[in-house]
Amino acid sequence: MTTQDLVQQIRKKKSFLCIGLDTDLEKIPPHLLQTGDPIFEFNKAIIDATNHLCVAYKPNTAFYEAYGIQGWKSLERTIEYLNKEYPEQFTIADAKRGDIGNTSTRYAKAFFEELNFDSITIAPYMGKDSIEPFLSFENKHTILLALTSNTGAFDFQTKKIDGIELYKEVLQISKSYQGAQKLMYVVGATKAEYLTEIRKIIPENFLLVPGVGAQGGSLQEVCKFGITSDIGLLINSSRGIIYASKGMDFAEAAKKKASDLQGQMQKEMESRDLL
Ligand SMILES: O=C(O)c1cc(=O)[nH]c(=O)n1[C@@H]1O[C@H](COP(=O)(O)O)[C@@H](O)[C@H]1O
Repeated sequence: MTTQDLVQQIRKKKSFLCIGLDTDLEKIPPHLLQTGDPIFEFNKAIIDATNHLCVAYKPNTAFYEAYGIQGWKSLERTIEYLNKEYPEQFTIADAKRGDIGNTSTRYAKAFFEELNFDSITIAPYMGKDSIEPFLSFENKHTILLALTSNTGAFDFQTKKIDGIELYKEVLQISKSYQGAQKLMYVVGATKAEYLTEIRKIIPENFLLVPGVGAQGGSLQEVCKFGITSDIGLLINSSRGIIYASKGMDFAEAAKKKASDLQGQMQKEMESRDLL
């Protein structure tokens, strides 16, 4: 999917919501455990109930890898289902990969070609030759961790080297990489006050913003400092949406939570004349 297609979907749906499919067998409604593939059945029900309210889905691969081959099969079925039934959705493999060049190429093939995700999250610290292999794939996007939502972000990312914070170096240096127009960046919603500085370095790039809901970040603050004329934001919520209920009504409850966030997003766009 191209960035233009994504922007078009955002305007059409009046939403820049990304729903995180962090599917945990211990948290899904117990009645699903009797089905042959509970993870997929859960995801399918959530996707069917919420797709008109969001523009992206982000399965975090840890939740699938934790269940071995069966978990990986559920991930495969989920992305196949999304690509077949809802091809307008932007898909994010939240895998946080990145390695020496030839290994990164294999990761890129696995997620972009074999699974056919639109994008993948990447840890930037092995540098240019670990990231450029991902950028060589047409119409695929690479989402670099810049300033993450967790408290550990302050251990390294905000430390200064020669007077400049490391996360700013990640943003600045990655702009020179071959294929940099396909870069997006992760900035945690809990770090909204940093967005003014971040937008000075990358005024246009899309940001994946996790951390609203369960982690306490504010959608309004993120918009205040981070929204662009083409929106430029994908705001993720995982637990806050998908685990809204543990009962038979779980998909309906997820829809309500997603609808609430979509409504807030529409307000933010309308108040800035962005629709
Ligand atoms: O790359 C991510 O998506 C990510 C980066 C970050 O800084 N913080 C963060 O929470 N995430 C992911 O975003 C999701 C957040 O989930 P909730 O807190 O349940 O909404 C999880 O899948 C995290 O792994």
